[in-house]
Amino acid sequence: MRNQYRLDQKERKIFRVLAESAFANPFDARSLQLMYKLAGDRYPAGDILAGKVFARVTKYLDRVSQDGRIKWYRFAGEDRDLVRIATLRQIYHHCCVKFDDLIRLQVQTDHTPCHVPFAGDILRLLRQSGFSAEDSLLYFGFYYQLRRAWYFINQGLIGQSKPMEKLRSRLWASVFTSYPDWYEKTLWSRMEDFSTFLIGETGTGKGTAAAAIGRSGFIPFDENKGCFAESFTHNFIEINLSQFPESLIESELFGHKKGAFTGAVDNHQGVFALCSPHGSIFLDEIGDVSIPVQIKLLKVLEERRFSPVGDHAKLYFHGRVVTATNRSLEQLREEGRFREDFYYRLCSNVVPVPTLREQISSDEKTLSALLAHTVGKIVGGPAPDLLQTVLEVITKDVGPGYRWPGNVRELEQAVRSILITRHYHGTGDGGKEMDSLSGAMQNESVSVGELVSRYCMELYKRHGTFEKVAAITGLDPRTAKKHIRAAIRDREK
Ligand SMILES: Nc1ncnc2c1ncn2[C@@H]1O[C@H](COP(=O)(O)OP(=O)(O)OP(=O)(O)O)[C@@H](O)[C@H]1O
Repeated sequence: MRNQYRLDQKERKIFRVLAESAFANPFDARSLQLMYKLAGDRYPAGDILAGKVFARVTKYLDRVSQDGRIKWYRFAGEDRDLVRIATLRQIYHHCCVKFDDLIRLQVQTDHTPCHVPFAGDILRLLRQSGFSAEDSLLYFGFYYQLRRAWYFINQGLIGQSKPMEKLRSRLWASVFTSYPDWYEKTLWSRMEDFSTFLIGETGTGKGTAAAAIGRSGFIPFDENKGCFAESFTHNFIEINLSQFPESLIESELFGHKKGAFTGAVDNHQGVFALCSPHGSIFLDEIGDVSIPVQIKLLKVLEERRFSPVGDHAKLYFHGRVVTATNRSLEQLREEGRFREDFYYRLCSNVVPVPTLREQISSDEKTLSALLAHTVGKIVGGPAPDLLQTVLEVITKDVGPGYRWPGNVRELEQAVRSILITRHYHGTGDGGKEMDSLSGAMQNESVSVGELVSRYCMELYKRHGTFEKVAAITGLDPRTAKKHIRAAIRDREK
């Protein structure tokens, strides 16, 4: 059998574009340029563009493979890899829609991995195209991973502003690296060593971004069971470190053994033990943890081993770590509250999450897109009339220059407020309110009750949850809620 087929110069040029496009980060401008080049048309978008590219890929591939008779491995040198990538891309196109349906079904199902009815057909196609049984399974896993990453990064985060596109591009690179050829060769199985550090104001979507990374990890396909090894709904665990008192935090992270301390009436599994082998842990508010906890976390990140409190057993952690903070890292480091070694272990991929005002100032459609999403989420489906009303109230009550200090979370509360009161007057100027509080203290004109209520209210406006206010003030969440209610009553008087 002749094994030295070659592409001619013109074909090689096209197949190089194809290979570059197959590996390009879909959120970078270059990716769209390559798609236009392949489609031979600058105007179509979305599915039409993808369809045109598929048609051209099929045409080129049919030509060079003589309608599938000459497989990729019979080409020589660089051409072999180029035809291989084109073959993989063509098969990928066959299963995109099927994977999208599977993802939607899995989101609605419990944590049991869904049966994949089309797996047999696609695996057969891969094997018939010359891929080994092992590689076919691997590529099938990549296809699913690519669709999940697209689904969670593109659809999970609303808004088309430049800062948001940049964030999506960074999230994609956090999942697949910026060297997809290396990802395909080896890195796909070594991503547990790559952590991501999300920084940004409260309510900007750091948790949503972390979930997109966590749910897009590689999950192998189990051919015997006909499903993927685990459900992506199950492989992302988040823990807000500011919610736990120092005495409980280690137990929440690493677990504890029965009798390890007063109140440890049973064995308890911490998040590191709960995280599945292909999963991720999201450590939110990492800037709030104490130095001793930082030391322990650093040890897990470096050695991957940990022991539950009161136990000598050494457990192994396989997953990935995503961290986030809304505090200024520089300030925490300057104040010695964030260890340098801990920082350097986390700093390889620091991803800034843009504020809502940055997004709105770069793209005026972002506000209405996010409002449409939020209104739809609250009322259970698209509601264009209601959206129009909400937009009018926001324009009238807070105006286009409003700073949205609570970001997207505040926007969601604004919609709820408008649905109830027909108004939204913003959260006021937090800085001024704090100044006025300290002025009232200077003048000795404020009672302790009022002081606590106004302070809690201000924190609530910034952070949006009673738990967060409780964590900052050291109050019990119910007490924090009581103070916030008192502040609202006082304001309405
Ligand atoms: N770009 C976005 N598209 C859609 N929803 C978003 C977006 N950004 C944030 N949200 C929504 O805003 C709310 C707050 O987001 P999230 O909890 O991820 O913010 P955060 O930055 O982690 O906040 P914090 O620092 O207070 O923990 C969530 O309901 C989330 O779904």
